[in-house]
Amino acid sequence: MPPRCPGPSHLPLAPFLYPALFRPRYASSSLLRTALSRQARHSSSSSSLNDLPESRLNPAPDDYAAPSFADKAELTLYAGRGGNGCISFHREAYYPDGPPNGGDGGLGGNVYIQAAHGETSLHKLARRRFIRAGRGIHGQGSGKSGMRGSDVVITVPVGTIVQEIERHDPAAEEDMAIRAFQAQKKQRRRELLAQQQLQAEVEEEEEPQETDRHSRWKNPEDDYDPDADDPERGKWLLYPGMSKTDVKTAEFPKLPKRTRLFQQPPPPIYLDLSKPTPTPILLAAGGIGGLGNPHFTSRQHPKPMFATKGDEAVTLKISLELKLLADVGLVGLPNAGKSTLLRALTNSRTRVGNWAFTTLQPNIGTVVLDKYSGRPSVKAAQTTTDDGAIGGPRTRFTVADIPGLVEGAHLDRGLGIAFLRHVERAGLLAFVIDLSAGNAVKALQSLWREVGLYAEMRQDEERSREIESRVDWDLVSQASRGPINLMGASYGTSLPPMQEAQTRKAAPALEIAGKPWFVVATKADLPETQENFKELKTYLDNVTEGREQHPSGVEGAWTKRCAAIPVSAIKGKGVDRIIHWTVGLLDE
Ligand SMILES: Nc1nc2c(ncn2[C@@H]2O[C@H](COP(=O)(O)OP(=O)(O)OP(=O)(O)O)[C@@H](O)[C@H]2O)c(=O)[nH]1
Ligand SMILES: [Mg+2]
Repeated sequence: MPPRCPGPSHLPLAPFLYPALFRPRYASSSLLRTALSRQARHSSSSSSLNDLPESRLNPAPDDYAAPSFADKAELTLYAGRGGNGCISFHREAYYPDGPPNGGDGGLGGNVYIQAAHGETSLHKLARRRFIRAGRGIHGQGSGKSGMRGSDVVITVPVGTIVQEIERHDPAAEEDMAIRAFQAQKKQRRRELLAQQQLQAEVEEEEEPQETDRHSRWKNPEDDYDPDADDPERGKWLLYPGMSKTDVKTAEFPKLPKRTRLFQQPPPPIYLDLSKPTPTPILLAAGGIGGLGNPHFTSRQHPKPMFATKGDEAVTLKISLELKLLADVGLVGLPNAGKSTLLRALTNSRTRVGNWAFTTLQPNIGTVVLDKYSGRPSVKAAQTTTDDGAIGGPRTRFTVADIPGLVEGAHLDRGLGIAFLRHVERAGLLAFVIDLSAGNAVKALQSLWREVGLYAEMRQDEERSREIESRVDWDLVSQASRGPINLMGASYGTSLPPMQEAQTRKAAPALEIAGKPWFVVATKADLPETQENFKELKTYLDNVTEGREQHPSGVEGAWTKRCAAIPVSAIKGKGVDRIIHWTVGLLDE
């Protein structure tokens, strides 16, 4: 669907922004005013660029909401352990010796993760550091089973990448120990049998001799009870009233095989939550509850004095990294007026100041497209939800304001590289260019150069990560088959991780250069900016028509409708056109 805003060739020079262009007779007086205002600007100690009255769009440097933003967090997740089974017997008047009636232990709580719209930062999680699910309640007498531990759902912003750092799974370790012990036991039994056979053969051959006095001594190994250090014994819970010898000699039935209701995802967990997840994704599964004593009633054990313990639960250390998923990413040099533009577009209260690097952390604002909020009512096309269903018309879009880029930002100069990844995922890019700060075309080209170089660098990084994930570091473990993508598993639509990486490799640096973009030529209220804007507009028309290369120099990059929209963010003028243009591009 074509944007509702006229194309770049039709974008008129706004008369409200360029009075001088439309009324040339005032040119000289406007020049005079510029000189005066510049003088005033340099002489004044105020951070404001102008002599305009203070307002929401021209705030004092200290008028801002303290940003609380974090794009990284490390969390330790504790799933809940299972409750123990109960050992109890029915007691009633005139019925002294009732049957066993201990309840089962409850299942431990799970820890899930869910990506949801509306969340924009990881700062709350970064502060929490530990997340615990509830433990299963122990079983009780009279057949009362314990309650399930409460689950915890971690809600993260869409665009979060989850990576496992470390895990401790006592239940899995115990299972392994039991299996190893049983294999050892089998081997020992086989050896003993072979030894006995050999001894019998030797005794048959040799004549019976008078038994040696020492041979009557007991071999100390005969006393060795192999079952004493059976790890399975640790799984049993005994009646507290039993004596020590009873405990030592207690014989247990075979442990019943139990399958987990919630399977712990195999390591290493790697999730790219680039879509909202309709259902939470399991990260750490709670332990299974123990069984009460009625489960073990048999002919040998009519009154079982034992029950099983609940399973210990998984502890998982994960790292979260957020790549903001705003619809529009504002890219510009420092002090270009990005934050002022965000204030003009949204209700955001980001910091504005007349110096470079006022913004130190990304800010996200939401543009609400309804007529009740004072915003323009833009008739947007029907949106499709993430599962492909047709949703209602677009009611909002988000804008990300990131710290300014300087030359060499991709090499981590300035504040650049840490924030460029937020642009990487924006649906479209808006290049904010200060018309009063030198040649706009050159500024646009240098911004695109930085973004392009960053894209190339990311691509190399991705490739080396993919190669690394092909190496099977742990040849013993079946599970270590490189990062698993649970999103793929739950949706069944995305490709397997390896194939996905290959398709990503097939698309070259177009990942960013292929995005739709436009230029916001800001500070157009300042005089002497008309020529600069005209030059920029001619350049962009040439790019659209193919006479000029895409400013990043990437072949096949998006050049469908390169537009420059003149605005004065500080006066809130021309801002509605950005909203219309953006909605048009987003709905395409
Ligand atoms: N005259 C005029 N001044 C503007 C306009 N937009 C922003 N400014 C001024 O330009 C200065 C810088 O604005 P910011 O919004 O902080 O710029 P920024 O791009 O966010 O800067 P960094 O966060 O440092 O990258 C402030 O003094 C604003 O008042 C505009 O449209 N017209
Ligand atoms: Mg800023």
